[in-house]
Amino acid sequence: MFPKLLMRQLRFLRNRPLLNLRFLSDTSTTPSQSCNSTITPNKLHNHSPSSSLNYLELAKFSAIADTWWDSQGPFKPLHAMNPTRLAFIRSTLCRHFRKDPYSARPFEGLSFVDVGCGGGILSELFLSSITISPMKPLARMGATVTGIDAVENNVKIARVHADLDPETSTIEYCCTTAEKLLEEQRKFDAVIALEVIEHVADPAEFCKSLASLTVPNGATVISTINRSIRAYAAAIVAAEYILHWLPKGTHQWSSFLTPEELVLILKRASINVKQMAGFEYNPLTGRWSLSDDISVNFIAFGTKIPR
Ligand SMILES: C[S@@+](CC[C@H](N)C(=O)[O-])C[C@H]1O[C@@H](n2cnc3c(N)ncnc32)[C@H](O)[C@@H]1O
Ligand SMILES: [Mg+2]
Repeated sequence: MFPKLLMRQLRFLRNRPLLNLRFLSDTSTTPSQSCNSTITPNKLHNHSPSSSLNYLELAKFSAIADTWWDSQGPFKPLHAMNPTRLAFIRSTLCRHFRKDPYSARPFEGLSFVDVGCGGGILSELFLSSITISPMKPLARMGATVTGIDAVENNVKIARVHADLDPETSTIEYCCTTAEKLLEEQRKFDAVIALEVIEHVADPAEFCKSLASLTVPNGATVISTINRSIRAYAAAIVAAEYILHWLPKGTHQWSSFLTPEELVLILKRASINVKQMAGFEYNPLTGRWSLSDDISVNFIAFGTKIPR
């Protein structure tokens, strides 16, 4: 199985430039997608010029959209990572925006956009209750949250789920892209794109869009998977082919970025990466925790350089 799998990945690698930093031009001319307009599956096959859209990747997410809130389904790893990635976001953003991390609503007055929000499993956490300790009262984080995703089915699922609770029903969900939001001249205090960059057509262009959506001195948070041998073994061979956590073919090793590459393309997009952390899985507890080891899954926090 492994040699066949390796050959498939290598074939893909041969056909795709690892990271084309020279392709920075955005030829997007299509009208902007408002919250009411959608990028439908049919349109997924018409290559409307929008730099971040990788239509094959979007089709994969569209096919499993109704499983977003099944914590044992294909998005199990994201559900399991949620508390840990939220802890990183909460601590870095509280420090950056000088907010009290112990306050009930630390992000009151701030606007967040969750780019590639999927079914909203992270967006909802910015608004819904967070357990500070298992026995303690729960607090809303207070940010104004916009969740965007290029797959209409994801946004529909996110909307329906958020409407189940008045606390989360205030989230603005739109089927759109970062580039389209830019055309509407939207800006946010914090721009968050978790586990999305490895699924976009042009990572450097995507980072430019994220940076442009961020207010000067605002924050950008990105998580992804390192293009390392360890990541190949853990995130593809183990997660897809042995443990069946993710559908086979979810990830292409060649689409991963190393932390150095991510820092570089963010820097070119005017985002200074200030902090990075790795995610470590404990097979005994089934839990994820933050770690210094960024060789597989990692998350980066940066700030927009004011011009
Ligand atoms: C692995 S999921 C991550 C979902 C969510 N960020 C999370 O971590 O829970 C990647 C999501 O990005 C979306 N996506 C991929 N390319 C996109 C793009 N160019 N613009 C907006 N969304 C995109 C996919 O539809 C999918 O929902
Ligand atoms: Mg991914």
